[in-house]
Amino acid sequence: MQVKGWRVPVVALTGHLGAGKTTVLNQLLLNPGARIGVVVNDFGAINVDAGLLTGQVSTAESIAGGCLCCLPDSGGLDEALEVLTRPRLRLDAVVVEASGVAEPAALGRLIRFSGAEHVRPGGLVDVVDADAYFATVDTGGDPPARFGATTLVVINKTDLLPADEREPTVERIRARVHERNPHAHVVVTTRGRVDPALVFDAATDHDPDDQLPLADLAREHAGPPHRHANAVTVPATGPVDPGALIDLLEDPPAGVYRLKGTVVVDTGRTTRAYTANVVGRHIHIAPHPATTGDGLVAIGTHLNHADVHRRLQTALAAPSGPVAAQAMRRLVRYRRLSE
Ligand SMILES: Nc1nc2c(ncn2[C@@H]2O[C@H](COP(=O)(O)OP(=O)(O)OP(=O)(O)O)[C@@H](O)[C@H]2O)c(=O)[nH]1
Repeated sequence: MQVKGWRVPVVALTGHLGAGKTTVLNQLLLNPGARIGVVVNDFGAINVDAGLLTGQVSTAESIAGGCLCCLPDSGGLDEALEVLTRPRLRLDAVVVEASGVAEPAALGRLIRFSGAEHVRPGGLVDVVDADAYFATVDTGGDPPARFGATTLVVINKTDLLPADEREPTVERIRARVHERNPHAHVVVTTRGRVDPALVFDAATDHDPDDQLPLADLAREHAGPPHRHANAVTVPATGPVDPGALIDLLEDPPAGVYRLKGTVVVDTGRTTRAYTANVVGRHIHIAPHPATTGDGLVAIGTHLNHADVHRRLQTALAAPSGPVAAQAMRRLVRYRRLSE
């Protein structure tokens, strides 16, 4: 396994008291085969619904499927992330569920500047209660500051709104989110049913053989999975222009929440492979040992397939002439910021 450069996306899950954070977390954990680490509330107190927690970190190596819960005896988030992102655990993602009072931006900073070597920011998911929204987090004036840093807003509990008020209320909330942050991705749910594929890479469509049966039982209880994310994939054909690649990463097509891939870049002097990961507006670029690139995958909701495909193809096209030094500097800047 490639350990150097190994990074695990760490997703922050925030929301006002009772908005549905734990409900969203449990939905994300239902994904078959995905190996998810969880850090709960204030990094010590335990309040995740008990049914899905399959083991402590000390026994994690013997658990090959399902989710793991980090229960640190002492210390804070850094220590928990250090443990959960160890390459030998091979986790697909870590979700940090914050207490109801946590500010998304503050938690995002803790993750982004975590001392843990293998962490990559995986997005800030903020859950809002559609029914209580205008009485709690947004009582007028400027739109809530919390959305400034949020990459994905989950408008939850829409079932509690009277049928004739549902759509207008959701649209008013959406408008307030975008007033603060036009780039925030918004999904509308009941019972926290966010498609896990939107948030992290879903490992498989079925449980591995050694999966503990808990997730399977929980899925039966929860009903069929909710699928609203879609993806567009374009394979690489050869070295690409770093400028064209960064143009795409800085301004992804409408509806794209995540972008990822391995590409070989024409640096102007040689060729070099990189992995690129974009969540919301956060760009992460790291060197990769491959000599050929896989291409790019865009994941989002309501994607215009043809449009997204065209944009990915443009980014993956062979350079039309000599690569400008400035183009490579743009890429190197993001690579440095990602270290
Ligand atoms: N009607 C309805 N109830 C929901 C929905 N989502 C969650 N709930 C319920 O709302 C309550 C609070 O949900 P939680 O997931 O515990 O919310 P939380 O944000 O984790 O709560 P705290 O950790 O206390 O801040 C629970 O009783 C859930 O079952 C929904 O979409 N509709």
